[in-house]
Amino acid sequence: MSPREKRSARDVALDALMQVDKANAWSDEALRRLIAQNGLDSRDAAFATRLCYGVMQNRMLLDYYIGCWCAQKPERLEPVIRSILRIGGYQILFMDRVPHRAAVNEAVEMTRRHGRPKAAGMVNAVLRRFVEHWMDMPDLPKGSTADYLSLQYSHPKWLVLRLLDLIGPDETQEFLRLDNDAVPTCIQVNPLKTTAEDLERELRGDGVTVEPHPWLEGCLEITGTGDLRSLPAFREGRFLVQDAAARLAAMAASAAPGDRVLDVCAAPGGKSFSMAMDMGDRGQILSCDVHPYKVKLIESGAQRLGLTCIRAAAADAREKHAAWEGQADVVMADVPCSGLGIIRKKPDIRYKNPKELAQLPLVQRAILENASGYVRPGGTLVYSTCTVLPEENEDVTGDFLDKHPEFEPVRTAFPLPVGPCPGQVTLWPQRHGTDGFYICRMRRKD
Ligand SMILES: C[S@@+](CC[C@H](N)C(=O)[O-])C[C@H]1O[C@@H](n2cnc3c(N)ncnc32)[C@H](O)[C@@H]1O
Repeated sequence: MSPREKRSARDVALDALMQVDKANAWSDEALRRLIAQNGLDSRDAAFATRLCYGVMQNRMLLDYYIGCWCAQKPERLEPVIRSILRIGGYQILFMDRVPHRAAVNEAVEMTRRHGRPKAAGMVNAVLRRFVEHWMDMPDLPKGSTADYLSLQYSHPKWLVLRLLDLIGPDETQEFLRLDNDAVPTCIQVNPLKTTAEDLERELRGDGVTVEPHPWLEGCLEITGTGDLRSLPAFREGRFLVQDAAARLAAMAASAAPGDRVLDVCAAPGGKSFSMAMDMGDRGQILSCDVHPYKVKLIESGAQRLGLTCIRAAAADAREKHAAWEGQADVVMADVPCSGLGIIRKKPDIRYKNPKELAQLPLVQRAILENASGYVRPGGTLVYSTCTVLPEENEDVTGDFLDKHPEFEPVRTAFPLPVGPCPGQVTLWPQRHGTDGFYICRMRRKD
């Protein structure tokens, strides 16, 4: 296919999936780039996104069915053919509104357009089996609970085993199911520019489906936005995209007007922005990130939201800055983590190599250790992650508190259904309707 030819939504989904397969790209970033490059309208962009995310969310299950009807094992198929089969199979099994005939024919055409005319017959034959059997797909192999859940919800077995160990079979199944479900986008109203009522009215007027967040004041849940960044309310900074869990982490910091705040792992800036709003944009927030290119993200976000109390800088949170010692009223350490709590937003995270994740606690411990030195006596230290694994969460803060008697956990009264927590809390999608998240609030004794 010539690079100048305009791509359809299915072609864009295929290109994005190929970039994930071949170049280890993140599907959301690849999609965003390709949708813009190909000028897809909002309907086609939504279709391409659904196809790409849907395949990522159901990849293991789709491959199992492809393997039932294809002479070659899916992992031995040419990547482009495998992705075309996955896209076709996903539409047949999961998308009510796509006629089966269209799913098959488009897949066959795509195979030809990608210069693989000889494979077109095989693609046609395999997808026709999907169509014949879509109401009674082959049974999944008999195996352990972990084997079954892993295949049914397309999560690697190591992760399913960890979840089973942490929360038992019923909650694990619900957690996995929710990872593959559509989630409304949670937004925080920017009180410096509007009110929840006015923003709700404005968004409705722009065709967005909007509801107040069921339990978090100052937040709304929106769906049907298309590209959210094209909304005037977004462009003019009247809201911030922020999951309820992330908002709670910012609330735990209890930043007040006039405070000096240090956010040591700040990009793209969500928690800094949320704290700045709590401070009425009065005081100072220094928002740092190790990657210099991410500093611009913080700056442009603050500018969009009209927040002037934020200054962004590149800094490694493991390295000591003598000038900051004991200076901050609040230190936020929202550390890099495995991200297993946000698979429902970034489906590819489930396929990360667990060996790479094993290194994270070392970094997290080093950041917490160093960042704690910046808290003034009586000041607040918040440690948070978007994961649910104890080795990145309570094991890190527990060891830190054992080693640092000058810090103590602080009880926090979060709104229900989270409720009061004795210093730390793990949030779960199946319990709280939030991302999976961990928050620990500590105080440096006077
Ligand atoms: C979980 S994200 C932070 C999200 C951010 N707090 C927000 O609310 O938008 C973790 C961030 O830590 C940064 N990071 C990773 N290692 C770091 C280090 N050694 N020092 C500072 N930042 C680091 C990553 O670049 C990433 O942007």
